[in-house]
Amino acid sequence: MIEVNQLAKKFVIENPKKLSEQERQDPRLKGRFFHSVKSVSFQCNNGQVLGLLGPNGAGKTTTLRMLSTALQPDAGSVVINGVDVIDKPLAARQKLGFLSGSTGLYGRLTGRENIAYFGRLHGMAEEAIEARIKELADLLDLHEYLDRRSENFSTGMKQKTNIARAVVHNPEVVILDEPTTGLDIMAAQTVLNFIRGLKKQGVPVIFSTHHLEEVSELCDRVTVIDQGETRFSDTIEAFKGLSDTSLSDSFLTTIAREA
Ligand SMILES: Nc1ncnc2c1ncn2[C@@H]1O[C@H](COP(=O)(O)OP(=O)(O)OP(=O)(O)O)[C@@H](O)[C@H]1O
Repeated sequence: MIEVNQLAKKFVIENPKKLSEQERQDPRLKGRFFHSVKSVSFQCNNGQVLGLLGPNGAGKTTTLRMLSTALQPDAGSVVINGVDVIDKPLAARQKLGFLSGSTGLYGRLTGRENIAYFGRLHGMAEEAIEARIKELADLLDLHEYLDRRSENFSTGMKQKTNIARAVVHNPEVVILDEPTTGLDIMAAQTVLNFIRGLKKQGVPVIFSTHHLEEVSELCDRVTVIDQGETRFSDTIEAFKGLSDTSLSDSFLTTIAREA
């Protein structure tokens, strides 16, 4: 289970000239600071999948980076199965698997070597790594490319290998930043099926996406953030109930709300 309470993060603007027109008009810009995340809260229990939605620039990636310990929040708390991520980042890192939008593979290494490297960083024994790679290759359909250098992988192969790398240590919670962005339909289905498998095992999964059909198919809970604030956080049924017409309409209803 993961509990996220009133997270906040601001960044110092080093070069105000580089801000886009939209960011200049954004009410989150205050003096030298841009308050990317002002107050984000949600909870995801074991066996649940939570979809994190929000317009571009809403603060989804910043939020997920705080959950994963990559960024230190200014305020708020993240607790994974009783472990406070901010107080105990090393213990928390063992418990979570994080796919970031920007992680790259080591191009000179094969898919297998990339995954194994992360298994070793997590202190796994070689036999356990080997067995886990076999299991992940079955689940993510990696076998054909596993022993090729990753520099020539397609976008889908890179992403699936990155996911394998993120979960090699059997984490208690899985966090995926836009896992299906840029993937073809087959690769996206493989990733969505993989998330379904985690749910069956009782592992909570949080993933950000702009694809509402994925949310409808997979998610038990939905959190919408806009301008760095939670605008909606409830069950998929409650989210669907916001509109008689479509999920897009439900989404638009939540972001039209005052924070
Ligand atoms: N290091 C940083 N310094 C300054 N501003 C930042 C920094 N990181 C993020 N921001 C700003 O914070 C806001 C939220 O960014 P974030 O990447 O979290 O949004 P997002 O919801 O993931 O967007 P998208 O859907 O486009 O990926 C954006 O306006 C972004 O420019």
